[in-house]
Amino acid sequence: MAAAGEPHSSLYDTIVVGAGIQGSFTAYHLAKRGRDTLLLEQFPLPHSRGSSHGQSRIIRHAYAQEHYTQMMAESYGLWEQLEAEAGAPLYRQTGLLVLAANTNPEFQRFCQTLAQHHIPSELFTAESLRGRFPGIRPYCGEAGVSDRTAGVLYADRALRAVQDGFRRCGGALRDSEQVTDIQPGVVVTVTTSGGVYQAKSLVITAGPWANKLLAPLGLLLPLQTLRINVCYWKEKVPGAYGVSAHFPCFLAICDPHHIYGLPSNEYPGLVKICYHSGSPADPEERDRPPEASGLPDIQVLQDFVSKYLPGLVPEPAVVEHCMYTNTPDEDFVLDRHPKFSNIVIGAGFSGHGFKLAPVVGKLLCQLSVGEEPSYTMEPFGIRRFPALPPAAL
Ligand SMILES: Cc1cc2nc3c(=O)[nH]c(=O)nc-3n(C[C@H](O)[C@H](O)[C@H](O)COP(=O)(O)OP(=O)(O)OC[C@H]3O[C@@H](n4cnc5c(N)ncnc54)[C@H](O)[C@@H]3O)c2cc1C
Ligand SMILES: O=C(O)[C@@H]1CCCCN1
Repeated sequence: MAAAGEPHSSLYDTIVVGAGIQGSFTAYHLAKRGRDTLLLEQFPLPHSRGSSHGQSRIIRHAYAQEHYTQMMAESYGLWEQLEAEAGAPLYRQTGLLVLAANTNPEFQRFCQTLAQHHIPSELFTAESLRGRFPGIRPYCGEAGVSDRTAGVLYADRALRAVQDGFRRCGGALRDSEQVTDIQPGVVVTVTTSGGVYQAKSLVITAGPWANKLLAPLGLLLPLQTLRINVCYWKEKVPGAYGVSAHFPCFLAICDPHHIYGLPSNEYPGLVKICYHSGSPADPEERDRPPEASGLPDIQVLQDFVSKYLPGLVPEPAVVEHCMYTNTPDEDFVLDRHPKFSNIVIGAGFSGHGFKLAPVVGKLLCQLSVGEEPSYTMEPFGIRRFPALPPAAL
C-alpha cells in the first residue's frame, strides 16, 4: 500500500468517498468480493459531524412503503452476519410500537405491510395500549401496531465493526483525507488533501456533503440538509421506560412530522425521544446554534412528553446533534451518475438509512461492478426528480 500522500502504484478497482455507515458497508461488500478498494474519509475517525454517529438507531421491518420492508428481510441477515464476524452484540430486540389515530392512512399502510410480510405483530386499541404499556397515556381513538422483530442497533459499535470487517478483507481506509477534486473518465482521478488516487469506478456516499462533491460533476440533487436535536428525557422512576422493563421503541405518526423514541439503555435513566425533522443547516455550520431564539421542535417534544409519557420529566436532560439529508419523497438516491456510468451515488437517506445500510452497500456495490441490482431500483433513481439541471442528464 502507498504511504499517505503518495500515489497508489496501481489502479484501485473502486474508491469510495465517505466512511459513514453507507460508504463503509459499500466498501465492505466490495472488499468481500476481492475488489481492491480504497475508502476515503475527510475527518479523523471516529467523528460526530455527519449522520452515522451516536449509540443507537431503530431497526424494524415495519414500514409504510413495502420496498423497505422487503429489503429489511435481507438486512437483518446481514446485520447478524456482521455481528458474528465482530464477535460483539450489535443489536437488541425491543419491539416497536407504531402509534396513530386508527383512521390514519399511513398507519393502515404499516398494518398492511406487516400483515403481507408475516411480520410478528399485534394490534392495540387505546384501552389495550394502556393495559400493556402503563407508561403511555394514549388518547381516545388512538391505535397501535407492534413489530416484534424491531429493536435497537448499537450504531457506533456497528460502524466500527463494518470498517474493521472491510480492513480484514484487505480494504484500505484513509481518514483525515478530504476529497477536493474528482476527474471523471474511464479511469477516475481523485485528489484529496493527502494525495492523488485512481480507480476504475467511484462511489460517492458523502452524506450531507453529497451535493458539494456532485456539483462540479454537473449534478445538483434536491437534497435538504437538516440539523437534528437528539433529545434525552429523564425517567421519574429509573428504568420504568427501559429495555429491561420491556418498553419498546415507538414511532408516533404526528402531523406534520413524526416523533419517535427508544427505551432507556445507552444513558442510564434517560429515554431518547426526537422529532423527525430539524432546522435547515449547512453541514459545515452544524455546530453553530440556530439563529431563531425558540426551538420549535423541542417545544413540540415537551408537549408530547408531558401529555403522552407521564413518567418522564418534560424537559430534555441531554441534547446532542446529528444531520439528516432529505430527498423530497424521503426515498434514498441509489443510482449511477447520469453522464458518468462508473460513478455511483448513494445519498438522501432522509433520517432512516442506518438499518438498511447492509443492503444499500450491497446495491451500491452491484451498481459499481455493473451487476443487475437485487431489488427494483425504481424508487431510488435520479430521474424521478424532474427539475434537475439539463447538463446532468
Ligand atoms: C438523529 C438521527 C436519528 C436517526 N435514526 C435512525 C434510526 O432510528 N434508524 C435508521 O435506520 N436510521 C436512522 N437515522 C439515519 C441514519 O443514521 C442515516 O441515514 C445514515 O447514518 C446516513 O449515513 P451516510 O453514510 O449516508 O452519511 P454520513 O454518516 O454523514 O457519512 C458521510 C461521510 O462522508 C464523509 N465525507 C463527506 N465529504 C467528504 C469528502 N469531500 N472527502 C472525504 N469524506 C467526505 C463525511 O465526513 C462522513 O463521514 C438517523 C439519523 C439521525 C441524524
Ligand atoms: O429509521 C427509523 O426507524 C427512525 C424512525 C423515525 C425517524 C428516525 N428514524
